[in-house]
Amino acid sequence: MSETPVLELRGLEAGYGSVPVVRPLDLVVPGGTVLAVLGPNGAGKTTLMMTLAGLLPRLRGEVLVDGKPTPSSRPAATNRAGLVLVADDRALFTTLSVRENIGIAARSGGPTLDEVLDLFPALRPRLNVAAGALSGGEQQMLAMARGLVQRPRVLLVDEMSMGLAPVIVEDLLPVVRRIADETGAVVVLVEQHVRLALEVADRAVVLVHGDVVLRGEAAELAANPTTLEAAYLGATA
Ligand SMILES: Nc1ncnc2c1ncn2[C@@H]1O[C@H](COP(=O)(O)OP(=O)(O)OP(=O)(O)O)[C@@H](O)[C@H]1O
Repeated sequence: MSETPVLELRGLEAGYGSVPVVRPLDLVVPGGTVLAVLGPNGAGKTTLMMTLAGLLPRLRGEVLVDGKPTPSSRPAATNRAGLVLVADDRALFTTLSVRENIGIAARSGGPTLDEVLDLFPALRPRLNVAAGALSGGEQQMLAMARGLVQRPRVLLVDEMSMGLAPVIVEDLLPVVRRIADETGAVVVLVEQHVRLALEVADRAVVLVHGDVVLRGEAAELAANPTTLEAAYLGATA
């Protein structure tokens, strides 16, 4: 008997009002997987993440976590069901300290502050600094730390590299890998740095105009840049 997937999408359609932006999407993702969601601007990646987080209503379809259906457009209940969003704007309490930002999000049974700081050691000497005074890279670490203490089964990381130098992204992405490996959660990673994302991901889907035009093993996609490029340009696989 196969193991229950941690994340399953069945015919998920996402969009605004009655206008579909992401067309029916089916995915079965086992625990410990980093899934990269790639695609050009306007492909629907953020719309998909917001819908998975319950911040946008689903137009159609189901999202299951550990085999259990999750609610549509109820962000708090969706979060409790294990779908935790690290938004691209990082959504930090800028006047509160690093410690307070993490403390507010912490959930019983989740990792301790110390355990989270092991993943983001650069935050240790910054615990009493206001989030608004951190560098962009530190703010992203804090956003992810805050996601982690919510005990995600599925961590949705939307464009963590937004506004960051590639060298910082190179430091952060291996942490995403460790999160999946060490917690057994699924990490869904929306990322513009395609090559870097494929280095840490197990699998990837390429969305163009709301359709999956390519999906497969990350290593295979990385080894076939021409196919990947053609997919970005809208060629259907
Ligand atoms: N609030 C909204 N109302 C209506 N349409 C929207 C809204 N927000 C986004 N869209 C449309 O949905 C489509 C997908 O946008 P989305 O932001 O999900 O793409 P994306 O792949 O995340 O792109 P980017 O990399 O630019 O963020 C675009 O055509 C966009 O114009």
